[in-house]
Amino acid sequence: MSEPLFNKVALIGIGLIGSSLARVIRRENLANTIIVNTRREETLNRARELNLGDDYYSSAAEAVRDADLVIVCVPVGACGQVAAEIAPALKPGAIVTDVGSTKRSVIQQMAPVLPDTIEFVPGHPIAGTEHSGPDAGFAELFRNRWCILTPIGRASDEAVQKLSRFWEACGSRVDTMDPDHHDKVLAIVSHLPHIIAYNIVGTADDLETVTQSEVIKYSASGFRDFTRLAASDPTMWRDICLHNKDAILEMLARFSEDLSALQRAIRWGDGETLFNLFTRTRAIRRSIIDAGQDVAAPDFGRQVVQEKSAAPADAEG
Ligand SMILES: NC(=O)C1=CN([C@@H]2O[C@H](COP(=O)(O)OP(=O)(O)OC[C@H]3O[C@@H](n4cnc5c(N)ncnc54)[C@H](O)[C@@H]3O)[C@@H](O)[C@H]2O)C=CC1
Ligand SMILES: O=C(O)C(=O)Cc1ccc(O)cc1
Repeated sequence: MSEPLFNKVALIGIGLIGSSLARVIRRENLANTIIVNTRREETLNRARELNLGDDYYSSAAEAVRDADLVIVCVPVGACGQVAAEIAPALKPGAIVTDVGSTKRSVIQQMAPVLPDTIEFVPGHPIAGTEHSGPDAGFAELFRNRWCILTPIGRASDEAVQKLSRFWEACGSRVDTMDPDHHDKVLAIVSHLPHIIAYNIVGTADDLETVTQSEVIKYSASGFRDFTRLAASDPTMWRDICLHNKDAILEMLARFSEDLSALQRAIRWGDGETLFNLFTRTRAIRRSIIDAGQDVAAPDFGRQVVQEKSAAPADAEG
């Protein structure tokens, strides 16, 4: 077996993403030692029960001591506080990265606090589910998914390359991107769909004519897909909304305009406009499937991964 990429990896936050990383790091032998940190004793104990790491600390500063790679896996609103806590304890030359769903705000919170000796490379795995906490993670989460790195010119090329190799070893494809561009792209492909889901499920819940039981009873199709997204972690999504405010508001404005046009087409019986739009959007769905990107639903994703890993070409040895 080849040498691990890192000697000591510290995971700050051990929810869905942190615990998925712990599992894949262990499975792929990417580090000699995995350090787990989270604030709450209860979560730390659960991580211990699940045997996610080698050592466990409730202090983030203690957790990062001597670590070569520190991965911050907390809600984006907590990244600045974590950076301030770990800054004095970091080993010079260590790579510090994060997994936050927004990038400009995480950079603004973390970069000024981290010492110049630190290789700071912000990141975002485009892989997740509506579940949270240490029990929710699984080692295959990142397989065949993109991980976007948004280096800001203060890390060496070697550090960026090493982190890319790490994500590739977790099963991901890696892209680098400007942080503001990242925030705009993610606003439309991830943040808006979640906001729309929260809104439609909230509207259905508020409708006096649709009783709770009818919402549940008849939620077999489209509405059900929205309820999955709308079950996502409230703290995480509150933070995303507050920390990618400008890009989300810009996309929401575009969305509202387009929705008004759709509303007008329905009101005036403009079937041609409706048909043309629905034809265009159907082609997008098909191109996503053709590109092999249709693994968003977690259980379906796991099933695909299992089927694939049973195939000889994907065997891990
Ligand atoms: N859930 C998802 O589908 C995805 C999430 N992300 C990003 O990954 C990060 C983590 O998300 P999840 O693992 O899903 O969340 P989670 O809720 O499952 O876990 C969050 C972890 O952070 C800890 N934590 C919370 N507040 C903290 C604070 N103030 N200080 C220190 N620790 C704190 C919690 O105890 C927990 O261990 C977030 O920034 C999120 O935007 C990125 C890709 C996908
Ligand atoms: O569960 C889903 O469908 C997701 O879209 C998961 C997700 C949530 C947040 C991210 O930043 C990336 C992926």
